[in-house]
Amino acid sequence: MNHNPVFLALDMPRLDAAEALARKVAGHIGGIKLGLEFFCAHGHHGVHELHKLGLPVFLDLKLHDIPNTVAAAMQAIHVLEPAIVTVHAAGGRAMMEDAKAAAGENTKVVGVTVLTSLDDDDLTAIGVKADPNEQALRLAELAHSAGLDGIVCSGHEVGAVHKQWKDGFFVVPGLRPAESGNGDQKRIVTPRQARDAGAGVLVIGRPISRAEDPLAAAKAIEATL
Ligand SMILES: O=C(O)c1cc(=O)[nH]c(=O)n1[C@@H]1O[C@H](COP(=O)(O)O)[C@@H](O)[C@H]1O
Repeated sequence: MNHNPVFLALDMPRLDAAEALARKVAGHIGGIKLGLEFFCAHGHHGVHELHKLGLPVFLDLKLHDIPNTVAAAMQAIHVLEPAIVTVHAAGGRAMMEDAKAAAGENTKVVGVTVLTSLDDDDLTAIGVKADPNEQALRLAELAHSAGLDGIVCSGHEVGAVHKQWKDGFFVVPGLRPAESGNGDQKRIVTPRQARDAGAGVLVIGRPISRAEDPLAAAKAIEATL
């Protein structure tokens, strides 16, 4: 994997726009992240097209279902050779074990712990008594014991998770350079703070994709790392 830890989230409906943006900033990112918005619109074809850029592809599908279904979905995306795929750690141990067993050997499978768009009140509302930090640590431990490569968490938790799982692979979204707005994110840090706390991959979308000058934004973020 390229040493630049930034994976650009291409959350946009148009394939040509996603491709043009990725091409523009390609020299200043380490990979691209294709998520639900992109995959639901463009499927395998879209992923094949963006593979042509030659950057590692992170397929963020956040799979969460019974073990058999998740394993079958993993097998179905095998052919796309993603560098990273997400599942929801809350899907449980058996689901994560089967997801990892079904993934290609060059694919890192990471478990999403607590979405960065959630805070204490949101967790209480869905019946989780732990705070985001406790819950992320619990799910990280479960993901580790299920044989996953790592987890997704916010920059607030990654330091503590890193202490408990030394060789884990940690993906951190919810990143905002100092001057950016939060949008729908609630647990945010700067890209530099996340990297210093142990993040291996920094997921960044709107601070680059919605910037007036995406290339300048990508370069400015790179310069802080
Ligand atoms: O798995 C993810 O990548 C993810 C997990 C999470 O907890 N929070 C989160 O924002 N993400 C993704 O990270 C990206 C963040 O985008 P921006 O907020 O525009 O930088 C989006 O593509 C989200 O789907």
